[in-house]
Amino acid sequence: MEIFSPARSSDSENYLEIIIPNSSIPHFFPLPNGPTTSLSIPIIFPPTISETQTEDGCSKSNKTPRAETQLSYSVVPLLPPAKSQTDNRNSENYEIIPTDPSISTGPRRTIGTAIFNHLTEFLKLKSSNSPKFTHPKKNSILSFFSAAKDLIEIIERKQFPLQMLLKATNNFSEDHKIGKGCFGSVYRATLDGGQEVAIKRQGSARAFLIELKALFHLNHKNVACLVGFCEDGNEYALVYEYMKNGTLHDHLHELQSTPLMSSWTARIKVALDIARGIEYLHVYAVPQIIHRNIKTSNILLDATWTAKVFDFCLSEKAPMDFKSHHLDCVAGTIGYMDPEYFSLRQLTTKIDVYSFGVVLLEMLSGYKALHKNENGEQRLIVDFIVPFIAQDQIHRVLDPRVPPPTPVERKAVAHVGSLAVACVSLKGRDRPSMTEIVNNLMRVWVQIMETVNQERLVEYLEELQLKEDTNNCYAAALGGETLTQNPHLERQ
Ligand SMILES: Nc1ncnc2c1ncn2[C@@H]1O[C@H](COP(=O)(O)OP(=O)(O)OP(=O)(O)O)[C@@H](O)[C@H]1O
Repeated sequence: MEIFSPARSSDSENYLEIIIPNSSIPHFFPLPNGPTTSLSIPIIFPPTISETQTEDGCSKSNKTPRAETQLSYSVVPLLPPAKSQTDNRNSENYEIIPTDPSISTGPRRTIGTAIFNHLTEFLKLKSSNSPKFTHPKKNSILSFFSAAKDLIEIIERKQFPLQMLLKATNNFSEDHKIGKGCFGSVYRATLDGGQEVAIKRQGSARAFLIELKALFHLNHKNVACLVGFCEDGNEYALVYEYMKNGTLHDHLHELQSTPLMSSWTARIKVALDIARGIEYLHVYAVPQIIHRNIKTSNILLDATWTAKVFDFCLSEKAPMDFKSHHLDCVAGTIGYMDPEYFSLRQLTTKIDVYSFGVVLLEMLSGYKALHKNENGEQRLIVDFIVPFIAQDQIHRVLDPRVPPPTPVERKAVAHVGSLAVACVSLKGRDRPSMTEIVNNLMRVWVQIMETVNQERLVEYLEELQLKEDTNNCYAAALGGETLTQNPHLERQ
């Protein structure tokens, strides 16, 4: 028996065509002419979130399931309506439960189902974006289930028992506590295998699910890595790699002296790391992610001072059609929030570009995004710093804690200043994309490194796996000369 998919029926998405030799058909069936018979059978797929979601993200009844399912499904609100602005999420605010009352739907099933649906959607999107990936439906139903099985195994491997986290944190004791955010506290712990982790104990099931779903498929050196998660009754926790050097906010505003923050070169390298993390979310992640809460306290620094974007509780999947996607409410942090997004409520990647611009201004000037002026009045960094940069006066607002820039750093800092100003343009369309930002910062950084340590420059470019871009980037930075043409940059 051969199985072909998709079928050549009119609704080919939902049917699998099976070609059967007539010799194997029982005699009591009326036999058609020819050596084989073609049968189209409906494929049973679990309903996906997108099928149950309307354009505005609200839950509505399912479109007819793709094919006949053994269970009938209904959509019910997962959580009560949000109270606060930042907590008010209108999307994915539901779970899919079987209407058959004999089937239990505990919280574990809820998370499992939601992740399963999300990952199914991820597979679909990946298939549409990547030429190498063949969608299971286009291949065979078996490969669909084998991919789903792999995903379930990943979910199971990453799911930690509560007992293990309680043991590692001494019952979430104060001694282990290292921080507190809007949705819960963070604890430092060492797991049995010796791995150091930060455990974020989430107070909100919804924030937990949003962050878990966003992080599950992300994998980039400038995005915090999710080690695992725990969901047990009312206990929700996310387990991250522990970042030894804390947050960028601490280094800019809390710590007295820090090696990283006392050099312009180091600051530019951190800026490049952050930009690359956000670019990954916007351009390479599938589905695309809009972080919506980029700020210095959401940037972590690991033991090698590599910066990583974290805290995805406000993140959103980028809509297919930005123009028609209006949010009921906006979320973010004052001082970093894009004013256009605040007024138009449109979800676009330029929201993160604006916030990143504020982070750049903070790194250049050392002022907080929202701070008090000499008269004790609240002032936005954008209102204060941008006019200086616009008038070529950046030297008047550079962070005095950093030694004066060297000649090459001076050019670099001026360039980063102009980039920051472009990022915080009032209109999103006037702001650069994250890829343009990365390319600019890369050029700036290459120019600095070129004067510092050519060996390290080559290593860094290779590390970033930009080999194929390296020549172009280097050529752009040096005005035409490519890496291979430059004998100083040939590897020994
Ligand atoms: N992986 C980690 N490694 C080291 N420290 C961490 C890690 N994750 C979080 N922290 C610490 O815990 C603090 C709280 O983090 P959390 O994400 O809960 O809140 P936040 O981002 O500071 O605030 P908000 O929720 O308002 O955005 C951080 O500021 C940081 O100091």
